Amino acid sequence: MTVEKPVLRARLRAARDLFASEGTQAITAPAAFLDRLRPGQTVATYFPVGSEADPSQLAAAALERGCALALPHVVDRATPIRFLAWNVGEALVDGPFNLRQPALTQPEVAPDIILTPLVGFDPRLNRLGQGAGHYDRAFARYPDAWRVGIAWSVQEAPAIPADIWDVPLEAIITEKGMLWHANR
Ligand SMILES: Nc1nc2c(c(=O)[nH]1)N(C=O)[C@@H](CNc1ccc(C(=O)N[C@@H](CCC(=O)O)C(=O)O)cc1)CN2
Ligand SMILES: Nc1ncnc2c1ncn2[C@@H]1O[C@H](COP(=O)(O)OP(=O)(O)OP(=O)(O)O)[C@@H](O)[C@H]1O
Repeated sequence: MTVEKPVLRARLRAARDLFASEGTQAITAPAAFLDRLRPGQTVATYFPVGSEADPSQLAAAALERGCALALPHVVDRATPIRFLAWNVGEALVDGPFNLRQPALTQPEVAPDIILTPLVGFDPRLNRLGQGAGHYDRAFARYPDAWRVGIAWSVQEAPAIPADIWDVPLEAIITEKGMLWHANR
């Protein structure tokens, strides 16, 4: 039986909140992730909100290997997100949904790798997000970017229903390691 996205979203947010309340775990950079990083690439990361998994060690590894970082800039649910360049230490401003984001004075950049916050995922690398279509639209705009989902392992569901606009992930990194299909 397929469970609908809104039901799954509520269930997986609750699982994530419980997991995060039980103690601190860290997402560390798997070797297969490090192998993909090249100097000069742009890696879109994010600042976690609430109990979301924290990608900061992945972003730090990218910086060490000569990559540049970008962060999503959010206007509202209806407006597509844009990735803006961000250097460590540069001031962030308050955005919607409790987000901290670069000021609009930062240049827009095209990401080579998109670290994507997940509400949920399944073993086939289908993804469930916040439901605003922000990352769906970003994946459609940057079809060649490497799509890496970041989550806690408890956010796995047996099957996430895929709509026609859903673009599957290419890798998922949790505190337990990296799940991926090594075909690109
Ligand atoms: N840290 C982080 N940054 C991100 C996202 C995200 O999910 N997490 N986004 C992903 O698209 C984009 C922002 N879009 C968002 C769209 C909707 C909601 C939202 O509805 N939030 C809920 C609570 C979320 C929860 O508990 O998981 C809310 O405010 O009620 C959040 C972000 C880009 N930046
Ligand atoms: N390429 C696109 N262009 C315009 N709208 C899109 C596109 N992809 C998705 N959408 C819209 O965005 C919404 C996405 O809803 P969905 O529940 O699939 O989001 P999600 O899986 O939680 O992912 P996201 O993290 O992207 O919000 C839908 O209303 C859909 O019509």
